[in-house]
Amino acid sequence: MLRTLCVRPAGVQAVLLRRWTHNIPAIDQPLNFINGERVEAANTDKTQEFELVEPATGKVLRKVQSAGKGDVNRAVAAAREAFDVWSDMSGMERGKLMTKAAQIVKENEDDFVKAEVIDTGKPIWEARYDIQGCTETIEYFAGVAPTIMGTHLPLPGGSFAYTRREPLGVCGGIGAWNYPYQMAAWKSAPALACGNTMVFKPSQLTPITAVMLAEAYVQAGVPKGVFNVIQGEAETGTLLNLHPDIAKMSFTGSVPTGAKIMANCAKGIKQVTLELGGKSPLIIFGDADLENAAKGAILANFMTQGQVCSNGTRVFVHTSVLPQFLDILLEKTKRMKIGDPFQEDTMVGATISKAHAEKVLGYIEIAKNEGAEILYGGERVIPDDPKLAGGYYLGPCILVGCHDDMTVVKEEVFGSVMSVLPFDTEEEVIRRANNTCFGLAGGVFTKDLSRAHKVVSKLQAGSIYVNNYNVYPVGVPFGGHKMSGIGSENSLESVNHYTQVKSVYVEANDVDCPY
Ligand SMILES: NC(=O)C1=CN([C@@H]2O[C@H](COP(=O)(O)OP(=O)(O)OC[C@H]3O[C@@H](n4cnc5c(N)ncnc54)[C@H](O)[C@@H]3O)[C@@H](O)[C@H]2O)C=CC1
Repeated sequence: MLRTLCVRPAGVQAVLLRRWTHNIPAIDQPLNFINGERVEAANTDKTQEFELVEPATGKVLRKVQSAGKGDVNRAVAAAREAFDVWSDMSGMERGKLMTKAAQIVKENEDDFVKAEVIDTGKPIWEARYDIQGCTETIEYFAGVAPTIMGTHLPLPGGSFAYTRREPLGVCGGIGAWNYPYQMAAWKSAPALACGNTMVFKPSQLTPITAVMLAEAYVQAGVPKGVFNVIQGEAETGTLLNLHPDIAKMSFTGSVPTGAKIMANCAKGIKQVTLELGGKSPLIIFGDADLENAAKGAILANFMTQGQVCSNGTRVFVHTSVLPQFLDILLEKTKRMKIGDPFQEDTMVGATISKAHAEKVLGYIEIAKNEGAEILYGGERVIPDDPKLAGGYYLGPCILVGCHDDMTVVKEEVFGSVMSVLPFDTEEEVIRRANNTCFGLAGGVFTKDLSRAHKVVSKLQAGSIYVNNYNVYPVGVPFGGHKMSGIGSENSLESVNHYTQVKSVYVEANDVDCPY
């Protein structure tokens, strides 16, 4: 018996016990969540349908009806109506309900984890780590909610001014497919803590856990309509983006889509947070602890099948330690078990889709043609278990003999492909590291901390790791510089992105006016 969340259509919320025939929690129910309940999209246009495919097996799990104009309108209207109630509550009241929602997620953690594995194909221990860490984000913002306040400014003669930090209204959220629960949590938690309501569209490739989170909020007592989920592809996202009652968009995805979202927001002068792609540098100096540096390089390249925006895919290694570093790296990478994401010892699960796997393999082919040498991996692996034969498993790929002009070194691959690039001097490596339009993340491995901080100050990116990589503790802002985005998430900074300031002048004397 697996426990799962389900909001009964009658509006009575309860944790139901249910036996899942295929061990798939909450998948066979409607996947739009509007005004406190799961609903089918009313859009009957068959061209709007998309298939939900399990990456691990390549099996079509079900068809999902995209939200059309009427569905988007209904979701935004529900969020608009809920806004008055939700924004009128104190931060303390909102925070208590959010804490309860986080508790409900924890009580049902197994279901969330399994759903995330089914959706993404990532190893189960990674999915567990994601669910736990991002539920902490909800708890964090639940604690932040009562602290959101304005300021008081004394003025001459007893007059004064004060500021109010007010919510924006209905916020739109759109997510990518690599961290589906994270996107729903990182966007909804600060939005709701600040008193906004939200309509969220997960990626069409990973629709499940955002709906489960929506159920947890309602079950905790968060009013219906505060957090809604709509399903669909670009068309649904555009409808949400252009809706006149949407006050702000928070988007995670590729640079080209981010540019479209921003252009659409400009039409309505809407605020925007953009978490976009990257091509980040990881610099390993000659004095680095090479064991740690190799672990860092793996964390920076091979988690979630390499489909991580902040990945440090350009690994710059000082020429003095290149052979030793590659030996350690190779030995560790060879030990990574590829296969069933539901096995606890699996280190490499399935790539999100056939199309994406082919794109990644295409980049490796181009790299070979441009003169790179494959030190390890870079091919499709078909696991022994016949049920996994339809999944797309790729061996983590280490490329050597790379140079900065190669396509694979310049473009975001978003797959397990690490390019190793030798360097000689600090000045040279900083210049080469910054030679990109992206600026999401970067890393430095060295025992010389004064050098580390000097290099950190010169690197053009939003998140830099010293002697580690790809860790995201809640409270530390995460966001990109340059074309990697605008604004940041997962920290107090988000409060500024989800509120607006109102200044109030209060006169204590007669009006001083010549008229
Ligand atoms: N900076 C960050 O925090 C992160 C950035 N990413 C980036 O996301 C990309 C991979 O994710 P994908 O899902 O392939 O990106 P994508 O840009 O293709 O799609 C992202 C989302 O936007 C929606 N969408 C597509 N076209 C749209 C349009 N015209 N209007 C509105 N919505 C639209 C999609 O349905 C999906 O939900 C990579 O570039 C990666 O670096 C991914 C995760 C985190």
